[in-house]
Amino acid sequence: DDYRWPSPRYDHLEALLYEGRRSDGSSLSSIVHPCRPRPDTNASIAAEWLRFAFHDMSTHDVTDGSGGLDGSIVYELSREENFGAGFTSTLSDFEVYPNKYVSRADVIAIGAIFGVSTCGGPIIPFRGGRVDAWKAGPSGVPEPQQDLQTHKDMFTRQGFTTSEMIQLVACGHTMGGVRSTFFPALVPPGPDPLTPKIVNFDTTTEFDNVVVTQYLDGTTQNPLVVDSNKTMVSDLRIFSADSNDTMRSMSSAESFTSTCQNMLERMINVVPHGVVLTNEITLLPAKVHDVQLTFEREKFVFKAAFRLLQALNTPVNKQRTVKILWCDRHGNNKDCKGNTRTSMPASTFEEDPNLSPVTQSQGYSFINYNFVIPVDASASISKFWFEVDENDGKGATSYKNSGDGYFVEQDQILFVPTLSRTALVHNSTLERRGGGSPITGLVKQYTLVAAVRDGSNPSRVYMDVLDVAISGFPFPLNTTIDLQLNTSLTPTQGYSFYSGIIADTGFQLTVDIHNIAEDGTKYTEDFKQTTDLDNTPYVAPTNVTNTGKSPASSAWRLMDDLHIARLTVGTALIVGAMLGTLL
Ligand code: HEM
Repeated sequence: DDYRWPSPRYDHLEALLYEGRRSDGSSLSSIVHPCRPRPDTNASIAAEWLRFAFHDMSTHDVTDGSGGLDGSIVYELSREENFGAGFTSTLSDFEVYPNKYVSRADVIAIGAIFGVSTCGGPIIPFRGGRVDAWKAGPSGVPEPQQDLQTHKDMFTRQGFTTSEMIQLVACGHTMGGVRSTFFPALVPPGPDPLTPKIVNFDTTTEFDNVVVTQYLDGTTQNPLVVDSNKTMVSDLRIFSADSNDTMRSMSSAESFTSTCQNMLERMINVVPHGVVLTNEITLLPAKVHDVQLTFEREKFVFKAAFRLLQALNTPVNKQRTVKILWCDRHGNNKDCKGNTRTSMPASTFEEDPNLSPVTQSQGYSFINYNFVIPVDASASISKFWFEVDENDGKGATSYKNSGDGYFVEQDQILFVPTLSRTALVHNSTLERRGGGSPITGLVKQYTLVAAVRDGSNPSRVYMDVLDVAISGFPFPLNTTIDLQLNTSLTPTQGYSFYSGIIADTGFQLTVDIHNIAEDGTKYTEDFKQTTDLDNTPYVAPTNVTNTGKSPASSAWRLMDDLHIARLTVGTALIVGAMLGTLL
């Protein structure tokens, strides 16, 4: 087991998959989950998302390694092979989610996973690390009027055999249907031209084997099978390409589910050659997130959230106590030479069970313990860990990051969201990166503040600024801005304040803030979100107590020593049961 905090890419991919949202709260999963039609068009959102992933992938060429799930589809929507209102809606569903650690193509893959699982399909294992294209790629998505040989050749080019082609099409065409808008020959428009008619591939809206059984027993109304225009019946040609052998082999509910889980996993993992995907992103049973040492209302505070799993439909143990423990970074008590400091949560938050279809179908929800602790800036903090006691007589469990604890990397440069702010400003001089006319009208201007610890005497304080979530994805905002000493903010508790200004038209500006100290050491605050800033909800810090106890001498059973650090999709229930015994 190789997970250790902080693993920022893993942490943010894990959050989007299992919490369904960005770390600032915007929810991707709630658009599609629970399995539902789009309010204005009545189309299946899950089906639109699954089809979007297929079309992005299906330009892949196994021989030269080009194309695949790389997000290039957003530049290819004007092509006939990608026509459809479903695609423009999907594009705007996904627009705000990509960032430094979660690519647009990863969002597309997670969208397919959400769509399948929320409508009753299998959980498709997810790996991240897809790399985005910033321009259109070659065309080559199959269209219904093409003949069988053309389709076989296209799937061969993508890396799939004829039998796998049949499986993929059946797994895709179990949700959603054909619209009158772009296929009026297949689905005649209704009386109201503004409301497209949709004829579904089968009689259920769920992800199930009915598309196969209705095809085999001859009751199917799938337009791509039964249409009188024989040019357009591509599903009929494909499904019967091997005398129905493949269709028969996936007609039971179990075989349909396992075949589709396997084939759709392969589909979302088709990426351009050279792209290396991460290990599978599995659910972390105990997760630390939103860690920030900062100033709030002139107090030096350490904020951290600790997330535990909660089995669905079970109440959280009211007797449970959760504590954070930490060591000083500087001074006599450095590294807990004397006291270990400890504090209780400032707030507790139980998540909605509908948070993510993937987590919900694994039988879990989350509970978060949010800590806000006042820290003496001269002592600061070097590492922290947590202790959970169910108060059931079995003793407490400590969570120490598979080792000595969660280390606070540095305290030489700190983001100070609550002193930072945004304003809408008129700006006619902001050039479009990549050319084009200047952006006119209102843009969001961010004034971002960092605290620099006295003594590091920085030769340079600067931030790498990134926003890849820009409407239509014309270009990423990716630049570097120097921060200057801000004399209007009074130095306090051994820190001085620096600030820098950046204008942005995108949806998710994040910054990496650096302090290059006099001695050349580079200190970094990685991936800071800019959504709340001076509107960050204020939570008062809790009290600190000191315990003389040294962590090593306690009788705690170390969770990590038992090697139960992660749940995998397949073993979730078994490990869940083990956790149950343990806690
Ligand atoms: C030869 C291969 C394929 C052809 C010719 C084809 C063709 C089509 C057509 C014509 C539609 C109707 C679109 C609309 O009216 O909006 C459609 C919908 C759909 N396709 Fe395919 N398809 C193929 C393969 C696949 C594959 C492999 C998948 C996924 C694994 C897939 C997933 C979907 C889904 C989910 C829909 C419903 C979309 C919605 O309801 O908005 N298709 N397909």
